Amino acid sequence: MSLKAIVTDIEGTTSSIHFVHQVLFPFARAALPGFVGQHRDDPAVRPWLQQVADEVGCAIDAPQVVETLLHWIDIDRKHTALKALQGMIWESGYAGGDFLAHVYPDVPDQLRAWHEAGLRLFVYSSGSIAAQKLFFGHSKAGNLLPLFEGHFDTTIGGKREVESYRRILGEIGLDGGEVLFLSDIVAELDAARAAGIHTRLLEREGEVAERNGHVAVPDFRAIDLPG
Ligand SMILES: CSCCC(=O)C(=O)COP(=O)(O)O
Ligand SMILES: [Mg+2]
Repeated sequence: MSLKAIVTDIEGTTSSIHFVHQVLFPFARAALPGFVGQHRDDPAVRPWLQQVADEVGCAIDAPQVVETLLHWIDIDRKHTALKALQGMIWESGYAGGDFLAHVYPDVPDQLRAWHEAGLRLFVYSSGSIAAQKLFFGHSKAGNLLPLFEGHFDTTIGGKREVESYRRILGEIGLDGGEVLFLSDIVAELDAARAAGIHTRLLEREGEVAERNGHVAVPDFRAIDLPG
């Protein structure tokens, strides 16, 4: 079965963990209380706040909602509601020129090469689809968004759950053997492999302790595509 598509993670794969944790997360943390106060009744925002309030067991305008979201940022909880709100907050950061998204130097050219070779490219990240589009639309290497055919986030399921990858295969209409998934997290690669998808482990910051049989590469240039 020949390879038809590549699905890539963002943090730790196309882009540095440092940028996400030291630039994006602090920006969202600082802006979140004001954003919630200003947009609580916005129809795009309210359902996410309600989801947090329901999970905490408090009223939507209780201080625990903001406190919980700030705590989730601090512990890097990949909660769909937090990720949706972060994406909305980052929009003003990109628009205001506060930052550009980091991509490793090997990424733009390799994505272009795969795209030109006819491979279909997708993103699967815990960051919301809106946040992914902002990210690749405002990268340090320019607008990389046109290279991607589609995006998946945790609304399709968690990245460590095999069912999420089966759903992605269903959405893009391919068999696992026709798809390659790239990530820096072994548990995500395990789930993709269980769905029959090829995997490559990105070791951007040095070797991981246990590769669990996944082929490891230091960057995108070193990826030898499966037949
Ligand atoms: C594109 S949004 C910024 C990244 C982010 O919020 C995140 O949680 C990254 O998770 P990933 O699944 O890409 O490791
Ligand atoms: Mg990652």
